[in-house]
Amino acid sequence: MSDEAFDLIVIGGGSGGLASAIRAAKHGARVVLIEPSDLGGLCVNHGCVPKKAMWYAAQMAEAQYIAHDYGFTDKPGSLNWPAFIDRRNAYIERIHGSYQQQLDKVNVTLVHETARFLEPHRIAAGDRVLTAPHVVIATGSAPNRLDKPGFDLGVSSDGFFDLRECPKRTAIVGGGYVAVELAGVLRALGSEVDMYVRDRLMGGFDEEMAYQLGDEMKKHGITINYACQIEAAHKEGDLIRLDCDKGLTPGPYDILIWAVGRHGNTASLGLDSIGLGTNAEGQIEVDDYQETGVPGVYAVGDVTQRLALTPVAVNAGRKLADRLFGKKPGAKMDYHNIPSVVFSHPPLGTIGMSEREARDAYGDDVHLYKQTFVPMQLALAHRPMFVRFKLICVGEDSRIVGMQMLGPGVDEILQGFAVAIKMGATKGHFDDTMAIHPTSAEEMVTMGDRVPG
Ligand SMILES: Cc1cc2nc3c(=O)[nH]c(=O)nc-3n(C[C@H](O)[C@H](O)[C@H](O)COP(=O)(O)OP(=O)(O)OC[C@H]3O[C@@H](n4cnc5c(N)ncnc54)[C@H](O)[C@@H]3O)c2cc1C
Ligand SMILES: NC(=O)c1ccc[n+]([C@@H]2O[C@H](COP(=O)([O-])OP(=O)(O)OC[C@H]3O[C@@H](n4cnc5c(N)ncnc54)[C@H](O)[C@@H]3O)[C@@H](O)[C@H]2O)c1
Repeated sequence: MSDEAFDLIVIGGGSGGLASAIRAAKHGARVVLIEPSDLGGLCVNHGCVPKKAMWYAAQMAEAQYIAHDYGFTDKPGSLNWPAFIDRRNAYIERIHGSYQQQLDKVNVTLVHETARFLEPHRIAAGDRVLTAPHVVIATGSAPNRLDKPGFDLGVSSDGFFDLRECPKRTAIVGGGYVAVELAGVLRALGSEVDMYVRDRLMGGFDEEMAYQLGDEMKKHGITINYACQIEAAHKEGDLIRLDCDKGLTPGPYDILIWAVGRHGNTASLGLDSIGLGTNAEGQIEVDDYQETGVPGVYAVGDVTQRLALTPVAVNAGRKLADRLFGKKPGAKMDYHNIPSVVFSHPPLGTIGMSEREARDAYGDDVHLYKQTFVPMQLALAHRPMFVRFKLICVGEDSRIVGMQMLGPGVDEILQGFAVAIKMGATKGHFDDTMAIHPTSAEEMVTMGDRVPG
């Protein structure tokens, strides 16, 4: 069969690949997208979307208890898990349909195969051979495996999303985004949750906020075992028992979830054949313009060494398409001040630097503002869950270099403040902004004096 020529080949139909393909096609490029599985990749199928659906369900479960405290007479009930999973999956099906329509609208050719490099600009996809002067690798990431006896008795987050009922007892290994988010959801929906954390929760995040998140999670009934390494897992009837490095054998558990990070998904690509290497995490190293070491071959999203977040993959993909086909030769993703929310219970939001990063960069020039309060909605219910805000500022004019927030509602509050911080906001700008009363967010613009020290 003869080679088929395009202007752009995109490998992977997840967040980054779809964004690159659709934007390039809108600029008039002839684009082929290669994706063997469902459109939408990790975010839509096994990441943000099903996770957020489960998080909403967990919020509903908690809201029932709050409503009860307010005087609503219905007793809190439990989730009809299989019915909700069907509803969640139907929603995801609709997203697949919407992506297919978007591709059709701009005439992107979709090939349902696994791609493999033959040459830098010549790709095999099933029995087809595709060529293009530009190739974008957007193959995402895969969950890490640990070399531990009984590892396969556990599941990754993918396995969590396949559950058809709420497990009675859950063990989660890891202390990052996935571990913390799944722990909160499972606990709120009725599982007993034990976490096994090698060092601390949310490494890389502001240490004080991460510590306070741990406190709130414990209040929620989650057991967090710090400095604890799981060495092995064993079958005990239908259940799972663990061996940990402290000589303990915790369990038995209905489910064991490994949430120990992810690595670049490059194994199937045949990168050797084009002389493109990866780092120790299997990720392709790119420069600010998403260029790999091979001319005309680019990479975006989780397969690179950059932040593994959906909006990052999307923005990098669009900027690259604008640069290659949209007459914007300088277009590139700005990797500074990227906001992020951990959908924990309660959620944790961050933008800019942690206190440690700021002190390392600016030394004694750093000063802090903090606020801690019980939000009115929960005060009325006698449920003392705190909201905590922390502003990290530098210099005479108190330029804000970091904003950290923990508590109910911060997942929605952070986005607007992220705009201000991206624009270079100072504490003075916050002080000059009228509060919206009564809200939790108003506490961000009514913070008092600097924290001493
Ligand atoms: C549980 C979980 C929850 C998350 N929640 C959030 C969140 O709330 N917010 C957020 O911003 N981020 C979240 N993330 C991260 C987010 O999902 C990723 O950053 C994002 O999906 C990365 O997009 P991508 O395009 O780089 O890769 P992916 O979406 O993983 O897409 C890669 C695609 O490439 C395909 N592929 C692989 N190999 C080949 C090949 N050889 N040929 C052709 N195709 C191939 C795969 O089938 C896949 O569809 C979450 C991640 C997880 C695990
Ligand atoms: N809300 C969101 O935006 C969201 C949600 C989920 C995931 N994500 C993205 O996906 C990425 C992957 O998430 P993740 O939670 O899989 O990774 P992560 O890097 O956030 O956390 C990995 C955790 O595993 C621990 N770990 C690593 N090796 C270990 C070992 N051998 N034994 C014990 N613990 C070990 C680490 O200490 C860390 O706590 C995140 O970094 C994030 O970028 C984002």
